[in-house]
Amino acid sequence: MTALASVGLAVSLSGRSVLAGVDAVLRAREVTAICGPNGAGKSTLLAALAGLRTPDSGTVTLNDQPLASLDRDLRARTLGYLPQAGEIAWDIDVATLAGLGRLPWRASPAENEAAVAAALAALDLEAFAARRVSRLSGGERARALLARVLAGTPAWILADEPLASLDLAHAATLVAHFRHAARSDGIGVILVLHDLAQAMNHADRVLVLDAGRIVADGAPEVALDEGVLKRVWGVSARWLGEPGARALAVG
Ligand SMILES: Nc1ncnc2c1ncn2[C@@H]1O[C@H](COP(=O)(O)OP(=O)(O)OP(=O)(O)O)[C@@H](O)[C@H]1O
Repeated sequence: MTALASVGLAVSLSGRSVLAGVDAVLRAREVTAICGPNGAGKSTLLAALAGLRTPDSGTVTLNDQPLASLDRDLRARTLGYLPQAGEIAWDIDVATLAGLGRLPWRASPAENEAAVAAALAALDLEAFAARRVSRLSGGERARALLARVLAGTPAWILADEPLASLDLAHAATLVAHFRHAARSDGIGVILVLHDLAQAMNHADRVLVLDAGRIVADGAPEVALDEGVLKRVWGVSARWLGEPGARALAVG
């Protein structure tokens, strides 16, 4: 089994405990959603799983190997990370931005072009390939940043709120892409999601974080049941509709 795992992961930021003893085994071929209230530690956990946050204690392993012991290029090829705040330092065009995802591969120009083209197609960005990023809308820029991740053809996709600024159609296309990547290509997909209905309908598994700890972990219908919504988010809410097409009625 291909697995990305954290064991006893503890992270403090500016002297405050943000994650405390997080044990989680994330599996390839699944879409795992990480959910929880603001400040619960979701982004910190995702960054730690991507090897970008050094824990105070505990380890993150990829197929039982500590991430810290892996070659940097191998790690960059394997773990594709999309941060929450999509800053782009240079005013480059979309194809060049996506091409940055190819750097760890040191592959031929033809291979790089094919991977970039596939990423742009997956995100409906072909028409924007030559457009500079300063001339994109917020949602187009978010898709361009994700194209950089997909162009790297990672074995794991770790994306922090990838649907946040997308319109309905692009969000649905992207969710379908993630599900296909998991099912057909064996990729491990880990998404931080605030939209609990997206998590409920499209994730195979949901981890709920609250105050730096995992408080629910399982199939969406279990991990996001109404008792958890009440305890963790403090809201009275009901799931409507059928599994796979649930909507949340709050109040
Ligand atoms: N650089 C920092 N220094 C100190 N505390 C920080 C720092 N960055 C984040 N935190 C705190 O760590 C906690 C977890 O932050 P994190 O960004 O992981 O939460 P989150 O669950 O992703 O939140 P959100 O849903 O608001 O994006 C929060 O309480 C936050 O205030």
